[in-house]
Amino acid sequence: MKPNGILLNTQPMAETSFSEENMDENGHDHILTSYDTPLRVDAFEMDDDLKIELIEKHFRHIMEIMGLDLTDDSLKGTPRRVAKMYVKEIFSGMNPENKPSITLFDNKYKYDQMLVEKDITVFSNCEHHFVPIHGKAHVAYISSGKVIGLSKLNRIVHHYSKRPQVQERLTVQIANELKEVLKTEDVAVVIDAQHMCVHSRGVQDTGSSTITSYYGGKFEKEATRREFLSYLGM
Ligand SMILES: Nc1nc2c(ncn2[C@@H]2O[C@H](COP(=O)(O)OP(=O)(O)OP(=O)(O)O)[C@@H](O)[C@H]2O)c(=O)[nH]1
Ligand SMILES: [Zn+2]
Repeated sequence: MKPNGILLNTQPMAETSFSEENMDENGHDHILTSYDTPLRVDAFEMDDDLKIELIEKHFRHIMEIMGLDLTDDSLKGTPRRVAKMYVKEIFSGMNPENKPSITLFDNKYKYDQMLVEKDITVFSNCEHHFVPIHGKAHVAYISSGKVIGLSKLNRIVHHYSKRPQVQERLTVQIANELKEVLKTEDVAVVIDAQHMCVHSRGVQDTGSSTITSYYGGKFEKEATRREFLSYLGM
């Protein structure tokens, strides 16, 4: 059923298995884990077209409040453009259906060293200000029997980046996904990124960047960690 108006007024799905412990003070269901983005379950009821319709409406309102002339031919399409960009592009990782399908192969070649995929481009958005985070992610794992198609490492990074994020959570989400898919604790993730909320507003420090890391299993050992970081020139 189409929610009437604003997302906050929708009800949680009837068939949801989430317990009352996961409800906030307004009775809204959340998926709460120690590392996951707290996503509202009731938003999964809406298809992309409805989300675009509602966001377009509300973004038009924001532009009107700002005093922008929505009859101008350059501005009149902006609410819909922004809505489509949110749902289909920069926040498409909110939709679990967009999670990449992963191709695994048997490690027939008995490759038992680390594999590093470095310099994966990160485009995300800060959940505090909704402005871009831009940087690089470097991921590594040691096979426990399966190897993953290389591009899927990039796709996992891209998927979790396409949410309103904080860098710490993004780092842990990528690591947890790798651990789950590859059935190993032996994963490492480093992200080095620039936050536009720090660069272009607020403190306006364009020289700083943020580094976060995750080291699991064998990467907790100093020598393994050092080897990984040496490939990154760190
Ligand atoms: N830990 C963490 N903080 C972040 C991230 N992205 C943005 N922030 C910070 O989130 C904080 C939000 O703080 P507030 O004081 O509520 O926001 P604000 O008044 O706009 O703060 P200023 O940015 O200092 O002007 C800021 O310090 C941001 O720099 C992130 O990925 N991780
Ligand atoms: Zn921010």
